[in-house]
Amino acid sequence: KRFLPPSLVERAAQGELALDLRPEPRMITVLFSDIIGFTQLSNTLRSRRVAELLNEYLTEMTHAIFEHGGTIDKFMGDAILAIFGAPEEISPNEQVNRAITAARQMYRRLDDLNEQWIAQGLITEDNRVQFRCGIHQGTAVVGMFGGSERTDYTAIGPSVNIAARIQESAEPNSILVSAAVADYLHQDAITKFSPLHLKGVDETVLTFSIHVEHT
Ligand SMILES: C[C@]12CC[C@@H]3c4cc(O)c(O)cc4CC[C@H]3[C@@H]1CC[C@@H]2O
Ligand SMILES: [Ca+2]
Ligand SMILES: [Mg+2]
Ligand SMILES: [Mg+2]
Repeated sequence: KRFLPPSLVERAAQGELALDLRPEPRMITVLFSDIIGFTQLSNTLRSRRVAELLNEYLTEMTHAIFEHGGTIDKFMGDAILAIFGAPEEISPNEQVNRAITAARQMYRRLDDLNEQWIAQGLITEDNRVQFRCGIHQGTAVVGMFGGSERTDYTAIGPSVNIAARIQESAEPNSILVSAAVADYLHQDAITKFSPLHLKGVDETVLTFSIHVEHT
């Protein structure tokens, strides 16, 4: 169960809680992050070095998500789909707090990676790897899907697409959230962003940008 935070796996092993991974409708908070320009960066490096860079990045991002109790559904190249609120039951408010804190931590860790990669001469100061993150809260069917030969823990539903599409609309190095998420945040932590007409989403989505401290 490598998609679960080790802390949760430990608690289940201790019998502290039972993990029910059967698919069921859940209220979850979906975090979708992606790198801008990873493909361009890949074209400047030998393929082995690209793999090393991607692994360094995904390792750091995994730490940040697991530290805050997130479940990692999948990596899609440099894109990451994480879920807060399943399989562990977490209140919607706490899901948002954990997702935002994880996103901030991901951003800080990428800052450190950029410094490291600049020092190694892999990238220059003016072509740092940039981050975008979309966060949405909504219902989805979450659990183990597949059959006896192969299963995958994932979330099925429009909420996943909405989070990914919000990410696509985010400014570089920013965290963009839907109104459903912003409702749990202090007004001074967010700035209204433009209403979005997202591909595959009928209604207009109101979005808010999270203030991120820049280095
Ligand atoms: C989550 C998703 C796969 C990643 C797709 C994506 C990837 C990416 O790198 C982006 O920048 C944007 C998107 C938007 C649609 C996403 C798809 C909707 C259902 C499917 O499971
Ligand atoms: Ca998965
Ligand atoms: Mg993308
Ligand atoms: Mg990408």
